[in-house]
Amino acid sequence: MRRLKIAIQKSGRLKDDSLQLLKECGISLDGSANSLIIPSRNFPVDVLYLRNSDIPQYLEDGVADVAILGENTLIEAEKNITNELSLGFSKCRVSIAIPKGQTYGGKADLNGKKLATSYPNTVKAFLTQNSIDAEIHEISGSVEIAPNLGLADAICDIVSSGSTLFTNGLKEVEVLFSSEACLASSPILDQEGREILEKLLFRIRAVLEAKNKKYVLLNAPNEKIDEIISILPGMKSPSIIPLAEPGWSSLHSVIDESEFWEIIDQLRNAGAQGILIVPIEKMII
Ligand SMILES: Nc1ncnc2c1ncn2[C@@H]1O[C@H](COP(=O)(O)OP(=O)(O)OP(=O)(O)O)[C@@H](O)[C@H]1O
Ligand SMILES: O=P(O)(O)OC[C@H]1O[C@H](OP(=O)(O)OP(=O)(O)O)[C@H](O)[C@@H]1O
Ligand SMILES: [Mg+2]
Repeated sequence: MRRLKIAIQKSGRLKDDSLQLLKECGISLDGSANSLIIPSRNFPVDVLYLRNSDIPQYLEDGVADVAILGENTLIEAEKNITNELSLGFSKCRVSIAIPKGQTYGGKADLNGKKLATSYPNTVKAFLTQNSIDAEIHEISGSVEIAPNLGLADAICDIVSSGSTLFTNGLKEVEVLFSSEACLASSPILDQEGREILEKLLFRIRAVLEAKNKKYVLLNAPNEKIDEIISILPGMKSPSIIPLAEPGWSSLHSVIDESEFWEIIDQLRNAGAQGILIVPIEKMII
């Protein structure tokens, strides 16, 4: 029987969230922590532990059928690999930074400069697109230290909180693109593999859909129900259940968590009481 080979990062920033996502999809993995390939016993997938930067090549060759990796790694690889679904974790941006004390008047200021990066293809594409004539100095890590060592005038690397830039006296001047972890598929995935992938995507979507949603339950006097429904933007068609106490009802619905915090005071002013916010584990829409 066909099994789907799914590559995830062996160690690093993506590993824990990737394993957690598979777990939330109900995919159980057994096997020793040192194995490089782990079969699932309840879903037709085998997990391969690989270096993040090696994953695009394995996808292209069909050694892995699908993979969880950063979109930035996919873009840098410049291969015919499909991004099937963004996964919402490992959010960052790929940016150019220069020493804090220098002025920056725009992209043209990068002409004649030396840029240190671990993403040479990404930088080359950016330079060509903007007709900038600059030199690329490829290094595999600790890129932010390069200007201080006199190795480069600017850098291009991943930025998240910005604290690595700050610590190294750099400032972000251009954001090339934003990135997050994604599920990508091999260009030579066969029909049987695609069918398993579709089942996996169905599960992942249900997990992601539930992440920012909450189930809300509240009590209100019957005459306030219309007003409360108009305050809750996501509450299109709530369930309304009469309470034992005459003239009162309980409202149940699903809302975005962010929406809820913005309108909590309005809800209470409108007469909502006993408000409960409950996490949702999976959501099929
Ligand atoms: N500071 C960060 N905040 C959020 N996401 C990040 C951050 N740094 C890296 N990432 C994302 O996580 C991915 C993996 O980064 P990590 O540093 O763990 O591995 P790597 O050095 O790129 O790869 P390898 O597994 O080949 O050693 C990156 O490609 C990027 O998508
Ligand atoms: O904006 P920040 O929140 O500071 O994050 C950005 C830093 O995180 C990543 O490095 P990582 O810690 O993965 O180290 P690495 O260079 O060894 O991969 C990236 O290469 C930056 O250096
Ligand atoms: Mg890193």
